[in-house]
Amino acid sequence: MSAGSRDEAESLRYSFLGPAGTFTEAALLQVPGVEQAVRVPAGSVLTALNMVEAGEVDAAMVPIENSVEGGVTATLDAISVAHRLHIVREALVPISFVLASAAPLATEQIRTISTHTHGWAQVRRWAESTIPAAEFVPASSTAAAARGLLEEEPSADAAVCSPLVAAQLGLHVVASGIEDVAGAVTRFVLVARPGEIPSITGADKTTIMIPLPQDRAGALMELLEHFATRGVNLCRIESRPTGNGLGEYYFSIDLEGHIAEARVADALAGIHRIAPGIRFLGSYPRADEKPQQTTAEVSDEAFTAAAAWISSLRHA
Ligand SMILES: O=C(O)C(=O)C[C@]1(C(=O)O)C=C[C@@H](O)C=C1
Repeated sequence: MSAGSRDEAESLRYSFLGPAGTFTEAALLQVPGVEQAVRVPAGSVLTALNMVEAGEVDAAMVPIENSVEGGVTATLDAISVAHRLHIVREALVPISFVLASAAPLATEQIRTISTHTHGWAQVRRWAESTIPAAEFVPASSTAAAARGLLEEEPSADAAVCSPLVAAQLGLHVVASGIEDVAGAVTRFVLVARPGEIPSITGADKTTIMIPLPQDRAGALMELLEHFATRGVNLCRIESRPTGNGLGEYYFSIDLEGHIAEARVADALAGIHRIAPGIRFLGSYPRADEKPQQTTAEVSDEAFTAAAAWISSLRHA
């Protein structure tokens, strides 16, 4: 999946967690050439991913991780278990929220507040101290919550959404900068059908899913040792239930590096021997472009020299 020429970009189709004005759309707008592509809003992360699998769109932008609230489980589970899709790109979006209403309202008049569950988790302390009586009404996204205020039968008195969507819809801003932790960031991933892996840049991430071997003492430590001994740094590790029964978990892991690097490939091959169900979910450029730091003993040259030495012993 590439957006090389203008013609190619025009024919590309992207789904995203909609409607227009979500933080996810802001993430999608960071993709080069997306202005010429077709953008298809989806009602949920799952719908956006289903569109990719069904071939209705080329790729989907979905949220995966928030610096305050952690992993977006709908996305982690969908790409790890339910779908056979690969991450081809990531995007980071700074998150700030406003409380908006259709007509000017004082905080004392607000009884119900609608937003996305991840949005609510990031303003909960502010809401509890400022409007303790207000009840949370879940919405499929922050932008859907904002739009819900303008319906004939509004879904709530107010919505927690981005300043941009409040302005676009002409909403009244009751309070701004209401996030509990300033400087929060949400990480989004662009997900496509498996194909060509994005080229190595020297500042890459790889995402994998490992079903934890059952009934094996020290299984997690064994897995982690494969990374440690090859100098592979992990930047996210989360356990999620497989859904198959109590106590059955998989690990969702992001690591620094690209599958084209010998140390990364060697670590994954080592893990495959103890967890054959391991799944590769993509190698892609880091959004922050932070260059990869490695030491000489885990460089590609060191792996090539070691393999050549073994070969020389076998063929002497
Ligand atoms: O509701 C939106 O606007 C989204 O894009 C979803 C989402 C999320 O799933 O975390 C994205 C960023 C914010 O952290 C809150 C909600």
